[in-house]
Amino acid sequence: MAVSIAKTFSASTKKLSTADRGRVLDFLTKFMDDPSSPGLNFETIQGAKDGNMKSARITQDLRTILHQSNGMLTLLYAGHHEDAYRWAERRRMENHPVTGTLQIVETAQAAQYEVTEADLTSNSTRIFAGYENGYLLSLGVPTDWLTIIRQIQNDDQLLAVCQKLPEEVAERLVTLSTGELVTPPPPVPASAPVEQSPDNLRRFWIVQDAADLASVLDRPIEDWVRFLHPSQRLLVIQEFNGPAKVSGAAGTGKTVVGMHRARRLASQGKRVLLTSFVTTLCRNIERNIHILCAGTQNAFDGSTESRVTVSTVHRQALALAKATHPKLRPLESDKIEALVNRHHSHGGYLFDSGFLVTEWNAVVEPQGITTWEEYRDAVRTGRGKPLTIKQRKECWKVFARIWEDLMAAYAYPWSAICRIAREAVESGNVESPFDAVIVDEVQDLQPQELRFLKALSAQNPGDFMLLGDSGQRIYPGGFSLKKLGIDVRGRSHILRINYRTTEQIRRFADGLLATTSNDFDDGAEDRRSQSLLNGPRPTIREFPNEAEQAKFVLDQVRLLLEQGISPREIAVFARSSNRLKSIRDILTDAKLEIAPLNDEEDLSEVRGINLGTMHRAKGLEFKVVFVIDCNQGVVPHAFTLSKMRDQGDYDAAYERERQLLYVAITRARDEVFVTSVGKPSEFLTSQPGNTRG
Ligand SMILES: Nc1ncnc2c1ncn2[C@@H]1O[C@H](COP(=O)(O)OP(=O)(O)OP(=O)(O)O)[C@@H](O)[C@H]1O
Repeated sequence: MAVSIAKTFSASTKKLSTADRGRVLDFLTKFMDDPSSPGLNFETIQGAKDGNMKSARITQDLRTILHQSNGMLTLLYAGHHEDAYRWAERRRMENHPVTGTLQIVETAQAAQYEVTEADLTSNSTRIFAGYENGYLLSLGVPTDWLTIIRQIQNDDQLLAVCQKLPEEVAERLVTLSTGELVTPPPPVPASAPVEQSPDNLRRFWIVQDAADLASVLDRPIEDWVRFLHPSQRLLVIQEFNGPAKVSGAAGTGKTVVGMHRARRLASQGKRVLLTSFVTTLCRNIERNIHILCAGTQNAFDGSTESRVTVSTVHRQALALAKATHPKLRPLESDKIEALVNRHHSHGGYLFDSGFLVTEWNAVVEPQGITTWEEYRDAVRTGRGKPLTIKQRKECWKVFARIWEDLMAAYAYPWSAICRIAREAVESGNVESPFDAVIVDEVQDLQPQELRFLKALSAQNPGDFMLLGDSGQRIYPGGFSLKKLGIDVRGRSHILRINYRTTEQIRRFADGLLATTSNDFDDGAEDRRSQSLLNGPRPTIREFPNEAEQAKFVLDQVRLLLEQGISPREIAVFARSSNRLKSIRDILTDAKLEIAPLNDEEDLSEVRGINLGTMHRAKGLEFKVVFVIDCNQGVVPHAFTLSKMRDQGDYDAAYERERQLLYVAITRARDEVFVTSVGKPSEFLTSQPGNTRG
């Protein structure tokens, strides 16, 4: 008999204690040995609406709920006796009469309270009143939910009802509610194998054999490992005939797509580089790749995992550049200011040294410019003040001397290292160690870094994938893929479902940004997304002084710990590390363990409450996040902005500050607290995006 595990089962086991989870897993092992063993004792559930719903006894108190039909056994739920029976009584598993997909449906009656009597009699507009029942059914709405859905009047009701509906139906209704027309999915015959429908594959995981199940027993099943949204799955399996781009707001599963695609390509025997700018993110990805690839083999020589290299762009570039320039070493980033000051007297007298430092950092360094001709012709997009040729010549007098110093010391900026590495690969002096390159957080890369990565994947342009969100750009720079010769036309995809944060946090965070963002090609794209997760609204608090803010954080942390939330699931972020001092002190005095976020730390080893700057937040996630000191003068950071010498630089830096706050807030899965001492940040008081998103 075929066996499948439903996503609801994996969710239910996460709520059990470790000991009970162990008992469930023991049961599963026996079950897998012989699913039809009479010793397992399946019982019909009295009062269940679905006659095929059965329970199996694990211990005196623990039960598993299964569904048995058409030669298939599906594990649906595991829990304590009462919970398990109540869960089963309210649900049925059936093929939808129109779409044919296999749905686990909560009976509409059980959730009727979501739309109250007062709502039913109110005169305000009902979101789905204008749609025919036939159309709603073709979207997969379960028949007994039609009446309730037609009554929904606002987003909060919709979100509450969506918690009860099959995911694909919830997503279609939410999209429909924004005014977009949703095309019904092609129906699948009820007799078709379960895996034939993409909607089934996000709910059910077909266990192939005992070994397959053993891999689940060894470690907890993370949903992202097994259940992909169809749009994610497509990006994982699709064969592209050139570079592909995947964008999407925070938490829409871009990194998950990158990891699954890396595994797939590696299992075909390809050598894959999965890369990003940020060291902490690479460490996280490396750990997750280990989980994802466990036990899987590639087509050639053993483990899939061994074919995936997770590493920062700079690390790879340095290794390859050293092959042709063995003495080369990276230049410390703070050295340029001193070099500009040293050579300022030789030219550039038309400008102050601050302007020249910014010109180097925004134009010369990112574009990898090393000659006068390149600087003369350089595009200076985003710089406010246009320069004449004469003015450029003056600047170049300083830059040329800086280059002489750097070359003499073999100290190269990262852009130059990337350029040398690329030239080594392009000239054939060094062979690319990779067949496929997948780039996460692409928004923070510079042109030379991207050109290097493109060269690495030049043999297989279809295996070059870029994932990112320009709304999360927090480092200076910017690029146009087209101008770098990376043509993603016809291969650009936007992910829309947020899997990380609750809808309440998503709305609040998206309110900080505009609803469109740069598409990495000098155009704009719609970055709206939607979460189907429900939770408390973000807490925004203003305090008269730091001590009261710190006391508030301590009180909240204590409450969270009492609720059983692990300290490592909590993070406190501030604009700069000195702003964290009061929190560090108060938590330490209260004998709570803290863990500073830094590049060296392996987050899986962390036991304490995470403390870090907003920049460190990038790519991470926590159950609860505090963003403190979100005051005027701090966010946006007045000191950083004061260093900007022209309007273009100032505007870009201002937007990065806004995006930094967005990044910090969107690290929260369930709850976020944003606090300020004195007047709150202007980003909190004036939100350009609409809250609906
Ligand atoms: N198909 C899925 N099913 C369940 N969970 C998912 C799925 N896809 C992603 N997630 C979860 O959603 C969260 C966000 O995913 P991910 O980190 O890939 O998003 P992202 O778009 O890269 O986010 P960011 O841009 O903020 O870094 C993670 O906890 C991930 O495990």
